[in-house]
Amino acid sequence: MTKLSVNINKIATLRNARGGNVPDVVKVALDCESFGADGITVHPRPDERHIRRSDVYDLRPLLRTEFNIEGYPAPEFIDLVLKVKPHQVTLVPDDPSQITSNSGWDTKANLEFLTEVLDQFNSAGIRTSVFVAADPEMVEYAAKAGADRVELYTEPYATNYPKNPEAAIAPFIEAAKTARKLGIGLNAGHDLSLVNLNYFYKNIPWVDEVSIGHALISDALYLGLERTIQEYKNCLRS
Ligand SMILES: CC(=O)[C@@H](O)[C@H](O)COP(=O)(O)O
Ligand SMILES: NCC(=O)COP(=O)(O)O
Repeated sequence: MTKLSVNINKIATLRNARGGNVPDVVKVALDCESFGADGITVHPRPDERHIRRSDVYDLRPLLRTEFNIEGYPAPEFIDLVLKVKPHQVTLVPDDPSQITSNSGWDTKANLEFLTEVLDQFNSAGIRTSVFVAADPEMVEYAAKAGADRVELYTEPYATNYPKNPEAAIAPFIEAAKTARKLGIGLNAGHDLSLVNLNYFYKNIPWVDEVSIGHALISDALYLGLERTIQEYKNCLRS
């Protein structure tokens, strides 16, 4: 079964716009779980523009599903993850000034750095995932560095899907096959939506987890959170 992890960054963006606690990030996370989410993803950025470090601590003891923390492994991030001990940490090569994640790791060039960082998380019993482009070589070097999983950066798939679905999915199938051959797990995320998710799933049904935030929270404005989560879950069935 492919798991749906709901990324709640955008709930925190809305909350932070007024400085109070509306909407309540923890309550929304718990409601997502009640509505069928298999996990919750957060991406605490250094400027705390959406998820704050305090949100990560607040969420940990209350979540009943899988908690996935994404981010660039700066010392403060490593410290936070080792203290909170989520089920999974996803390493993303983000510069603090980026609006959003826009590339995967060059796992070959960063092999030594990633190996050291992953070793700390692996030793703490936290499942590790490395954010990579749909490139078999990047998947291979993520496995060499000691990652339990890779997360394929799906923005190029989402952008190209409306023009030519077959061409858009082709490199993702190759990268996903490489992960399967190497015996590591497979996640995917970024710009997945109700438009493109089912086609992704049908072509790569062995994907372990998709993490989805921006489109899902936007759809919830029209459909409501419960129905939206159900519709995304329906996309993960053949
Ligand atoms: C790692 C990734 O793909 C991102 O989608 C991310 O978690 C979203 O971050 P923002 O919500 O800050 O755009
Ligand atoms: N890892 C991707 C993620 O958590 C959500 O990305 P998006 O759906 O907000 O683009």
